Order: sequence, then structure tokens, then C-alpha cells
Amino acid sequence: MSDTIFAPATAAGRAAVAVVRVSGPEAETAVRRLAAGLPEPRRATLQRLYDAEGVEIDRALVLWFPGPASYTGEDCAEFHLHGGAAVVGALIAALSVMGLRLAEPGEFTRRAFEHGKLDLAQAEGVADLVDAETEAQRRQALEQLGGRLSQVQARWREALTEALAMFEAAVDFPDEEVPADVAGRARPVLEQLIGELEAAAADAERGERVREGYRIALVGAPNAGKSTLLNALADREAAIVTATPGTTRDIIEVPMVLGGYKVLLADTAGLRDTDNEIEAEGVRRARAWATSADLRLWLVDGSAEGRAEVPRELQPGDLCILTKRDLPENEAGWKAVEEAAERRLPVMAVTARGPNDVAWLKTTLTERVIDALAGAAPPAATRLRHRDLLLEAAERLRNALAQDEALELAAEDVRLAARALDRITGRIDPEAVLGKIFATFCIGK
Ligand SMILES: Nc1nc2c(c(=O)[nH]1)N(C=O)[C@@H](CNc1ccc(C(=O)N[C@@H](CCC(=O)O)C(=O)O)cc1)CN2
Repeated sequence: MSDTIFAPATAAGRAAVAVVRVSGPEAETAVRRLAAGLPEPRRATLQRLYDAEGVEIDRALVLWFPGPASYTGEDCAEFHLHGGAAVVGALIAALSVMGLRLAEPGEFTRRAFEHGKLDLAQAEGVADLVDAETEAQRRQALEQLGGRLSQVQARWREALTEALAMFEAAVDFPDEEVPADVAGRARPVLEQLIGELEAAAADAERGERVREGYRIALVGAPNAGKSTLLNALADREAAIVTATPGTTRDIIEVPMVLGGYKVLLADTAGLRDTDNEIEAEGVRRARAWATSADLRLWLVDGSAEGRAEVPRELQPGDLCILTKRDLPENEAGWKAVEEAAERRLPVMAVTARGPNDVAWLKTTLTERVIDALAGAAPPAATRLRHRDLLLEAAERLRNALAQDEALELAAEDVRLAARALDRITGRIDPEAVLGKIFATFCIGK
């Protein structure tokens, strides 16, 4: 199998221009065979491309990036073709005939990682940037690609290396001139680090929300007006609306963008006891979605008789929305206001028929999303993978501190914490530890 890969870099479909990329040792040969010659490095050159039979494929812009100064670190070439599917197909066929192979997903970036052009966190930034649909996602991904997480990781890693050097010096050279209170000196360093790691792990949740969407659940009794409000907020008929209670059974998730952030708004089955197996499953799913959501809107038909049950999923900071404000307010509305006051939930009375009400609610939701996700700076950690590794590192350091006099065991815990941090950027550097010992303590001579 060839070590030289190719792939369309642009999406399939009708487009003015399509880009096909090639990376690997055969890239130069491929360009020479297809075009009249090798263009000057990194300079777009208009060339006629021919297949092995001498049939013209296209008049294209060809770019030549000799390694290692290329995206992947290998010899790379790009063909900027006319966007037709047949044009792309003809070039791909010609490259295949030469023995090059179609790249696997992410393989160009993987090669960039393997050649040290990017670390793992930056590679994730590339993936997130390609997926970015909102401004917030774009900013966050660009920070990660730019090495924000890598830089904080390097700072933590440095502190750990120093702490480890102290422990290892005390273990390996007990008779030398090592400061006797080595563990004592390492303690405040590790304590501070644990705090920073745990704070970054908590902040990673913000990063995950930016990537995946802030989740808002519409909950309440059947016929409270959840689907109508969802449609009004989404500005399209996403959910079926009928007068029959229990119409919505599955969860209807509508992606929206509020204030530059991705939001998932979910209409859920009306909460009630039911013998209908399908509806009961819908209620179970509604409760689960609502529990894990970032914000719940408790909808109550303010014009109804009786008293609406308070969903047990409600949390502090949720909103109570009285619907059908265009109808005369009734007992259900008054009772809900009382319940909301008791729980200190803000109340808004709206009608989905009134565009101003819908706009006002949207503004309120936008403020909530911004409050939750826009910090002073974008989060450094942005994925569950980062969060897990940060928490693992913090946990190892807590163990290290609990080792007390057992320096060897403490050193091992610190080493495991370092390994967890290394996995964030995907690199391991044990040489650095030894280097630090001799640099800081001048032992051995
Ligand atoms: N046509 C095209 N546009 C693209 C890309 C691409 O590969 N091709 N990119 C791909 O995702 C992004 C740009 N990222 C790139 C990152 C590094 C290098 C590169 O050649 N790096 C070399 C040289 C750096 C320099 O001279 O400044 C290196 O790192 O050594 C190229 C593109 C977005 N736009």
C-alpha cells in the first residue's frame, strides 16, 4: 500500500472550485506526471493536467509544498480544479492509477501530528474548526489550534517536572546534598496545581457546551403549549401541534444560534401519568433530557383551571413561562406564579402568537446562554477527554500528597499525573525529568 495519500479537501457537490490534496513521498512524481513540471514551491501555477493516456483532465491551479515546510511535514501538492464531479473523479482516477491511495479520515492532520507540526490538542482544534458553525465555536477552536491548551498544559507539566525532580532527587540520592524537606517544598506546588487542574476541568464543561450546544428543555403538562412555543422560537413548524394532549412523544431537538452560541432547544412529551406505553416512554425520555439540560423552561397554560404540577426536574435558575397570555388568566396561572415565587424562579407570561413576546423570550434565553458560556477568556480545555485527564492528574496528585513519608510512592503518583497531562497533548518526555534533576540540584558532578 502506498505511503502517499490523496483526497478531495473540499466537499462534494456543485462548486466553482474543488481542491484535491496529495501528501507523501510520491507527491512530486504525481505532479510531474500530471502537469508539465513542478511549479515553484508554494506558488499557485496554472497548468494543464493530463492522465496516463495523455487525455486532458482540466486546466488547474497547482501548488507544490516541499516537505518538511508543509501542512503534513511531508511533500504535499494541491490541485485546485474546476468543481465538477467528473473533473474531480478524473483526477482521482489518475492518482489511483499511479498507485497513490485515498486518505483515511483525518489522515493529513494525523501525519501533521506525527511529524510534530501539531500536538494532539491542536489537531483536535483543527477538527473543531472544520466543524464550527457558530462564532463561539470558531473562536474556541482557533484558540485550541493556536496552542492555548497546549501552552497551559506545558506550564502545568513544567511545574510537575520540578516537583518530580525534587522527589526523585530525595529518593535516588538520599546521601547527597539534597534539601531535606523536599516533600515539604513540593507540597505547595502540588496543592496549587491541583486547584488549577480542577478549575480547568470544571471550565471544560463550558468548552463542551460551546462545541455541542447549550441545552434548553421545554417541560410541563400536556397541552401547556410547548410545541407551539418551540415552533415560534425556531420560526418553523418543527413540532406537530394539535389540541390533543400527549401529541409530542419523542424529543424534538431544534438547533438554533443565540448570541453566536449553538443552542439545542428541545420539545418534550408532556409530563403526566399514563397507561399508554409509548407515551410513558416519551415521558421518561423527557425527564431524562430535562435533567441533563442546562436550562429548563417550565411551561404552564396560564388560562387553564386547576393547578399545574411542578416538574421534579426543575433546578434553581430555571424559568417559569406562563403561556397563552392572549387568553384570560386563570387559576393555573396564579398558582404557578406562587410556586415559582417560592422557588425564586423568574416568571414570564407570553403568547406564541405575539411576535414581541417570542422576541423577548429569545432575548432572555440569549442572555442566559451568554452568561453561562462567555467567560473572560475561552476555556482552555474543551472536551470530555481533556476533563477526564485533568481530573485524573489532580487525583494522582492528591494521592501523592497523601503518601506522607513514602517518597517513592509519592514520586510514582506524580509521574502518573504527568503521564495523564502528557496524554492531553499526546507527547511523553521522560528525558525532561532527568534534565531537571541535574539542572536544579547539581548532583553527581
Ligand atoms: N489551500 C489550502 N488552504 C488551507 C489549508 C490547506 O492545506 N490548503 N489548510 C490546511 O488545513 C489551512 C491552512 N493551514 C496550513 C497550515 C500550515 C501550512 C504549511 O505549509 N506549513 C508549513 C510552512 C509554514 C510557513 O511557511 O509559514 C510548516 O508548518 O512548516 C499550510 C496550511 C486552511 N487553508
